[in-house]
Amino acid sequence: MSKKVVFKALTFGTEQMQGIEPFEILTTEGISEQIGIQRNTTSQYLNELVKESKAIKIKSRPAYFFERETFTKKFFKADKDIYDNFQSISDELQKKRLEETPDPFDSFIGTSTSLKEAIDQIKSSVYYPGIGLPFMLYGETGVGKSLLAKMTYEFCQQKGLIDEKAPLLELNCAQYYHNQELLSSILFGYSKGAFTGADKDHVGLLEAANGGILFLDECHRLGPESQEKLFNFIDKGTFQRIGDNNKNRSSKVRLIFATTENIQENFLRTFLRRIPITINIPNLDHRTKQELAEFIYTFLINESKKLNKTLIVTPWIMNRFLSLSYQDNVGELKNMIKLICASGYSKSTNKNAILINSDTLENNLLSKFLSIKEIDTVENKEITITPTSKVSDFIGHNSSNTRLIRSIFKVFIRLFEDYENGKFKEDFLIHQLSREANTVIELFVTKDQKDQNSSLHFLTNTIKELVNYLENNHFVKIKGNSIIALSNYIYRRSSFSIEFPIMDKKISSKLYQFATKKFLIETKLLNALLELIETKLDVTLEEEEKILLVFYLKSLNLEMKQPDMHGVILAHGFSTASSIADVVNHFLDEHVFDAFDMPFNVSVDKVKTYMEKYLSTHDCSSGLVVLVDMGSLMVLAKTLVEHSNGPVLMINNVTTQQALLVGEMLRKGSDIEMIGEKITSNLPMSYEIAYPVIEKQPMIITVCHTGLGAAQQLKEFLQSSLPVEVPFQVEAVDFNYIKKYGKENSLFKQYDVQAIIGTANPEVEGVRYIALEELISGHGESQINEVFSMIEDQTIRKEINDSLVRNLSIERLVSAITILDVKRVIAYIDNVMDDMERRLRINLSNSKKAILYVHIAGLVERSIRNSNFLEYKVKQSDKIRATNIKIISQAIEPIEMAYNIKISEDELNYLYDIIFDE
Ligand SMILES: Nc1ncnc2c1ncn2[C@@H]1O[C@H](COP(=O)(O)OP(=O)(O)OP(=O)(O)O)[C@@H](O)[C@H]1O
Repeated sequence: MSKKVVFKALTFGTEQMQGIEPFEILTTEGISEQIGIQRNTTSQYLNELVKESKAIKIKSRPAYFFERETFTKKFFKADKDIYDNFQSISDELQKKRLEETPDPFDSFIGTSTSLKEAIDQIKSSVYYPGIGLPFMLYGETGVGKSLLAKMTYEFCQQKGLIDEKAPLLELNCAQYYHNQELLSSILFGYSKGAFTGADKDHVGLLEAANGGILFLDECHRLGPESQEKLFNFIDKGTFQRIGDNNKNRSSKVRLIFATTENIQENFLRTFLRRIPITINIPNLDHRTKQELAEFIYTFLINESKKLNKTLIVTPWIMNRFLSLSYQDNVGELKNMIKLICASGYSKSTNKNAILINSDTLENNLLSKFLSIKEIDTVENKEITITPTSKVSDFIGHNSSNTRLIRSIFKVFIRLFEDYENGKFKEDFLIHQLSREANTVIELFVTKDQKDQNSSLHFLTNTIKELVNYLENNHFVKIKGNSIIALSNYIYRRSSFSIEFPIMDKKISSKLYQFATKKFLIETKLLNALLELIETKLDVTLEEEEKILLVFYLKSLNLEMKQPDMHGVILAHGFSTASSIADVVNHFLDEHVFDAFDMPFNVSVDKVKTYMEKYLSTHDCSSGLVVLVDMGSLMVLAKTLVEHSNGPVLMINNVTTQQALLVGEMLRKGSDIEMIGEKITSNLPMSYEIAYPVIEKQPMIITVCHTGLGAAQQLKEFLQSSLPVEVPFQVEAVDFNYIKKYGKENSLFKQYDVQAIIGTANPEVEGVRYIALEELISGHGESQINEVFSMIEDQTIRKEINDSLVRNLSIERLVSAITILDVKRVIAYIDNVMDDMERRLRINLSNSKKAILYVHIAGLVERSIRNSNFLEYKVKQSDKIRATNIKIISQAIEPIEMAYNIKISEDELNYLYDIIFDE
């Protein structure tokens, strides 16, 4: 009874609370006094209520108690029953509020679909320590660049990255294009008397936006001088007003740039280098129909709200909205809807509703609507939009799957056609298509996640099993989420009310060929998966869907392992082949051999068909070894290799002993040519080896006298230094092996080996050897030019050379530098060297660059630690030396600023001697 009284008093007290703060009547003392029950008993009941989760306790002195339900209604749902103090419960409230506050980007259409990557890039830029990284938004007019800048500002405010009251200033550089001086003075400010009419000091936008964000729209209109001033500002954080060159001013402003023009062609290289992130915003035609519909409904609902009227939109209009091509993108669509609604409003006779039909359109719009060639009939009923409507009321999820899938193919066609017409490069096409495919396939999961019924469950499990099997055969790893996405797609595809083909057959087969040629692994994987799905689940996919799925697999950036060589045993008889394979696999404790048991009367053609099927679903690019029981099957080597992109070795007279030896060699990763050679030298059998006739790709072999592990590291290092477009393969080979067998190694048969790079020379006749250290020494550049002579573009060869030197220096620095972030300091040194090369009019050799990386990084670290200052006296000084030292000192200034250090005269002299010593 008394406990109930305590509870009542607690409830009453909690109702009176004004905020989450100490409130005397909610202490044991306070309650005990109110209800006239002893303090001890009150305390016991209160603590019991806490244990039953009916009350919350703050363990301060005195302790405070709140009745949970009332507290939840008034404030929030607390996670715990007991808190150490008021601060900790307030912190929890704060955290929850923040979690509940919608992300400003949520209202930006496309945030979770076509612009997901863009928004992620923006978020990581603004979180970069200090004032974030400046970024460039690139996209056609009306795609949403200004809106994104505004949302970035709101996001920064919400996350506390800038102050609530921080400014957001915008400058459209195009407005002042013809008057660069004026543009510069608006940006940087000017001092009194700087030019005629400058009658007082004027603060520029850079200064005025201090603590906030400055958005420079159409920034390709910034002249070279302003670009130079801006990049100096980005480097140093300081600038000068016009007419006031003596005073450095600083401003902590975050910069966002936007342009509609080709980035590479319209900016100084040095300027671009300061803007590390470029974010591409696709135009409306390259987004999905789903997104277009979202825009249309959002804008219609907005107009309905503004006019406070219901809108009735006829299907004739809606289908045309969905089929129009919008040159000025989202901006054009938004304005068009605004205009149509305004016109409907003025023509409307109905008090409450506005009819939007063909009569609503003004002449110019009507003729535009009438001239649309291809109309997507998506809607067939009138659509009623009220001020309280939500987009989700219209973009229903069931039929939306159909729309979604239809629209994705249209985007695919459009992008592919644009690519074929030379509007952009292959990389861009692949990037966009994989991103679209990823978004669409993954949407099948996020939607309707609740209706996880048993057949979907079964399908997911089956696909998981299939993928497991494939992972082992294809040496890739597919993440669980992606398996769920694939299962959802295959499960839901039956509900599409789509008549395939959607694409023009010519385009779809072109695109299919493009995809299968580009993504060998993904295609093989998909084919294998589909074959298993077809037999197990009786589902057959259309060619267009295969395109979608190949791009989806591409978007997963599958982790590839170099496939091992495959082994197959082919033997006549009920179980001859499988028994041998079982024994060997069991003995080696690994699945090394697949087996085909063949009837005695099987024809060679039939065996050929079996094996071709095997090759189409297994990645045999590293090689296939087939052990057969009859010499007559040896002819197959030549025909099978036509279906393989790796060599095929056939050995006859299969026995268990022979299979065991081959199995061991396969497991060790021996060379295919050596397997044939070794096995036939000891046992009475012969072999046949065939290599695929493909254009031999150039290759570099890496070796290290310390072993294969180090050669592998060197391989990875070289690979990371080669630009993606360079078609060179790199392969690590055991030093002793290559020394012994030289050109016998099968790599020489499959590839055009251009050089061996390593730490010791294996002396392979006729193949160039380059010592690793030589690469960065005096002759490095000419060596690189020779090895990569087949690459005509001199700039690519220079790029390879630079990144090799750079990466080698990073490797060395990693162990030498202890307190600096190596990549960051290297980036600074890159800029310094660039600057010095430009201003001193010199070309630094590889060895000089390597020394400078190491020396400057060490110098920075020493200066930060305040240790080991260099004492260096110059033998003689002259005017030229003094001028050059000044340039070096200016070039290195950004590093001084970044690390807050001062580089001494002695150090500068030392640098000078490194640079200019012969
Ligand atoms: N993803 C989006 N979600 C909602 N509204 C959008 C979106 N993208 C653009 N808009 C709207 O479309 C209109 C045009 O966008 P915005 O002005 O940001 O484009 P822009 O790329 O800056 O164009 P310009 O290069 O011409 O300055 C604006 O009214 C904006 O609110």
